[in-house]
Amino acid sequence: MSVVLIGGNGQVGYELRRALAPFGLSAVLDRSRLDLNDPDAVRPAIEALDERPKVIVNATAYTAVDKAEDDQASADRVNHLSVATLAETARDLGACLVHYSTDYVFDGSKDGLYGEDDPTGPLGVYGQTKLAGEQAIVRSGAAHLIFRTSWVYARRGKNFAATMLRLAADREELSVVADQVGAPTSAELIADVTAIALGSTSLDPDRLRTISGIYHLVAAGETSWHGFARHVIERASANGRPLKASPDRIKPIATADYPTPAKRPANSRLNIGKIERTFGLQMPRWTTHVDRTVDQWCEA
Ligand SMILES: NC(=O)C1=CN([C@@H]2O[C@H](COP(=O)(O)OP(=O)(O)OC[C@H]3O[C@@H](n4cnc5c(N)ncnc54)[C@H](OP(=O)(O)O)[C@@H]3O)[C@@H](O)[C@H]2O)C=CC1
Ligand SMILES: Cc1cn([C@H]2C[C@H](O)[C@@H](COP(=O)(O)OP(=O)(O)O[C@H]3O[C@@H](C)C(=O)[C@@H](O)[C@H]3O)O2)c(=O)[nH]c1=O
Repeated sequence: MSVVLIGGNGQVGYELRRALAPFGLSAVLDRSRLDLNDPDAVRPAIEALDERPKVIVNATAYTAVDKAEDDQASADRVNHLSVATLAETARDLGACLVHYSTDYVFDGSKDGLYGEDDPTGPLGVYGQTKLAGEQAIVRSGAAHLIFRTSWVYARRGKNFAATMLRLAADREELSVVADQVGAPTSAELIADVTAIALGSTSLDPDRLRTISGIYHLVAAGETSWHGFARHVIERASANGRPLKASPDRIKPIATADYPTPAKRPANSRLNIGKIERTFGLQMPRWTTHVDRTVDQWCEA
């Protein structure tokens, strides 16, 4: 068996090192071994591996949503052009490509939950380049699992929850948008579900091809960025963390009152029916892993 991980130091990548270990993770290619800013470097790096991979898991991405607005070429190389080459390489080797995408492929104008087949319409460069990456994978003909997730946080790494805790330690009041709704999802959950999906196939190429497709992989339930921030602060306060901002000093504001270079979808709610049915899962509520992560931060 040979499973290769590209990007082992991001939020999801770090958790995948753990979750994929039982598959005999044979190599982890970090930026020092493969820089996705250079799409031409992708095929040689994969072909140079000691073992021919059965599964290639790509946990890299250009994730700086606002910065991407002024850095389109780089975001496109990492999120699209290199992913296209990776997918073609996977196809030629008969490997399955596991990849992650985002709620930001949608424009957020739908009333209900977004299904996998709903029309996309990214509002910014990050979402556009991620969508182009998805489309290139599907077009390549490689067996693939594309997991669209949202609002990712982890014990380790840069994320909204960690930012809220840092800000609440410094300021008495925080203002957070309350009219963008979605599901905070932990990198731990994403990595565990990835392992369950792969394990369900015993890494058999035919079975990997049978389950190929796009899946929405998010925690159950929904909240706003404001609800997320408030929950993190409440939990940390309950744990005795000294914070200047108490939960009732987290002010709900409108998107218009927090201008950012990139537009974000108002509705990021993704339907998880397909992933639950296919792999026999019941996703935990978003608060479950948030509580766990905040508790770990407070114990540290
Ligand atoms: N973060 C979020 O809120 C969400 C993320 N996603 C998707 O989930 C996946 C994982 O995201 P997450 O773990 O949060 O991302 P992180 O920002 O935590 O990590 C990104 C990873 O990509 C690597 N990377 C970035 N640029 C390059 C490059 N040019 N060459 C090689 N490696 C590079 C980074 O390497 P290095 O450590 O060297 O910088 C890092 O390992 C991505 O596909 C993302 O689009 C989807 C929805 C929400
Ligand atoms: C820091 C801060 C942000 N906000 C708002 C801005 C924005 O609308 C929202 C989230 O802010 P951030 O910039 O931290 O999050 P953002 O980088 O937009 O997060 C996104 O990252 C990419 C990678 C994804 O794929 C998405 O699923 C999503 O997780 O909160 C406030 O209202 N107050 C604040 O103090």
